[in-house]
Amino acid sequence: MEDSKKTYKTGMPRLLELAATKKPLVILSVILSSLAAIANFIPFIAIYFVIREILRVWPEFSNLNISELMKFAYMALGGMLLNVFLYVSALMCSHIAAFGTLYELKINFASHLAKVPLGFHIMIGSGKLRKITDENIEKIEQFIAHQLPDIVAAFVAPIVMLILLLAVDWRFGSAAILGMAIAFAMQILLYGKDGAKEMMAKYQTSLEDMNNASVEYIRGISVVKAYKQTVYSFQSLHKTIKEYTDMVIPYTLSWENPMSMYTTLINHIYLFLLPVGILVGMNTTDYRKFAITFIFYLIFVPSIAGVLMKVLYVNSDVTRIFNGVEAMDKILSEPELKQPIHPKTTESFQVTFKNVEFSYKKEEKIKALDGVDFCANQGEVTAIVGPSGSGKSTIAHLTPRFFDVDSGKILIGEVDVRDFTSSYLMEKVSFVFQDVFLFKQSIYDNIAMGNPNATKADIESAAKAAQCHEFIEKLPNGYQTVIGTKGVHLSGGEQQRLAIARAIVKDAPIVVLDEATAFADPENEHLIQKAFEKLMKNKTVIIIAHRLSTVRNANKIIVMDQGKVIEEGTHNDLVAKEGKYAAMWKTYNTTSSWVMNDKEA
Ligand SMILES: Nc1ncnc2c1ncn2[C@@H]1O[C@H](COP(=O)(O)OP(=O)(O)OP(=O)(O)O)[C@@H](O)[C@H]1O
Repeated sequence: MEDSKKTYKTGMPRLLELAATKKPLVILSVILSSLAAIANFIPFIAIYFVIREILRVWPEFSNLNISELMKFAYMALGGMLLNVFLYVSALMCSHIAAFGTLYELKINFASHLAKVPLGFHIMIGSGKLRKITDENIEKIEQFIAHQLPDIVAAFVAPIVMLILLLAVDWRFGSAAILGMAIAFAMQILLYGKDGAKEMMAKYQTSLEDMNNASVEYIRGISVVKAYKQTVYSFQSLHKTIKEYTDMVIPYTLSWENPMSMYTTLINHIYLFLLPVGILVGMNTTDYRKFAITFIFYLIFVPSIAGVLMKVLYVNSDVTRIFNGVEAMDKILSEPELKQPIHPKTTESFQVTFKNVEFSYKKEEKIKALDGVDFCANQGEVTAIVGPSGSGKSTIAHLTPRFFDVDSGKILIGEVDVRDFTSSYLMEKVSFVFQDVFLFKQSIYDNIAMGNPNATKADIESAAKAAQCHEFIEKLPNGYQTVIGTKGVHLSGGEQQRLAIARAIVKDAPIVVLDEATAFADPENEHLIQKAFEKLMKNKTVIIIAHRLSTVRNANKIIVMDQGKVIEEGTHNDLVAKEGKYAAMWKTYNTTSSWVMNDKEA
């Protein structure tokens, strides 16, 4: 049984843990990349030999040993080619490792998402989840494929450089190392400066807010225009852009001076060589040897800039990846739905709420359901009505255990829903919600999803019962038409009827319908009602609807208000009672006759 939240390492240890999923390939890639970093210095060694050869014969250049020079030229070329070959091989290994890790991560993520309570998806929203899966997990792929080999190279290169610098002439080497040490110290100060990490996190958040606002603005543009909300909507987009600008300009400016000092310093490390060069030159007797080493250092030392810049960029890339991993781990540490140790089954299917209390935000203690008691009998339709926010949808969410109750219990037959395995519970409950989700697959597959063992005849008969058969037959490829392909557009009512067909095929003993007819036009509503009749036959049906006409014939009506059941009975009982329901019914009749009169007029 899974209860407490899982915890994960943070920062680099967590990234390395993720990279270790494909350890041998990652290690190979790191080794190859380190060798590539070493090979990168071969041309410099060749240059050293060339300078030595030239100065050896100086000023009699006719004595130059051309074949020796050519050897060094080949050495330089060979070093370059070896560097490219090793680096490309390192990247190949790291990419294969990265894709493998990415695959496993996505599978783990998806399987975890399937195990967390379904309510978690409602709370977090599909947009945010998609962003985390698409963007943050991709960042990890980037890290393993690119940054990891680069990080290693970025640290191996300065080490090789140090050795080379000290090996040729320790005096010039020490001068260059002093420059490098100052640059390194500056880098540590830059990244460690007060609030640098927080600023980076703030920068990411404000960038995300701006992106979300622009996506929302573009997605909602039709509504915005139809309701003449252009200025207002643009204002909220403008606000996030302004917030981003207000944060990013001072942030960038705060980096301006230290960054310029850092880049100036690493591009001018050779300046540290000059005083040492003068001192050494003044005290030398072997000018030829002095010239060879000094010229070599003057050529070699500027390449330090490239190596140190790489270290800096690797640092900032990695900080960005940490944030992505954190967002992913936050979801991975979400507790999975508790599964019973001794699962039970049931033969009877009435649904009973016993003193159920539930709140979405536990810390705020606002109760969505506050001591709810009712029973939805088997073979009957129980309708839940009530004003907006009274807790109707929450009842629909708790029945199939999208969330667990805070106190009280929900029974199916005599068994607490928490004592069923999730798969058993899913088998026994069908739900048709207002926002129907259809997959980009054939109509046939979309209906068959309700029951993988359904035959072609089952699918067709469900489609007929759900009043879908006729419109499906008219589609270009009938049942094999893929939803979402060019020219295939289904109306809201048609989509709802397909969802009902899916539920009919599933043939679960309990059916939860949440406002399924809210968007339907009269003709569609009639068809949907007919579809419902087939779906609801001999089932325990809990129907949540605003339209009182659709619940009038229900066997029992539960009236909700502020998370409590305030009335219960048949339509006639409740009208006679002259309570809240009677008032709602009266209002409903007035508005519908008002609509009729209006139409007649
Ligand atoms: N995802 C959520 N996060 C936080 N609070 C929520 C969430 N969903 C609903 N609530 C709150 O729980 C209470 C009951 O909401 P619920 O959606 O069950 O009411 P409803 O009667 O179905 O309303 P409507 O008819 O408008 O759909 C409300 O106060 C609502 O604000």
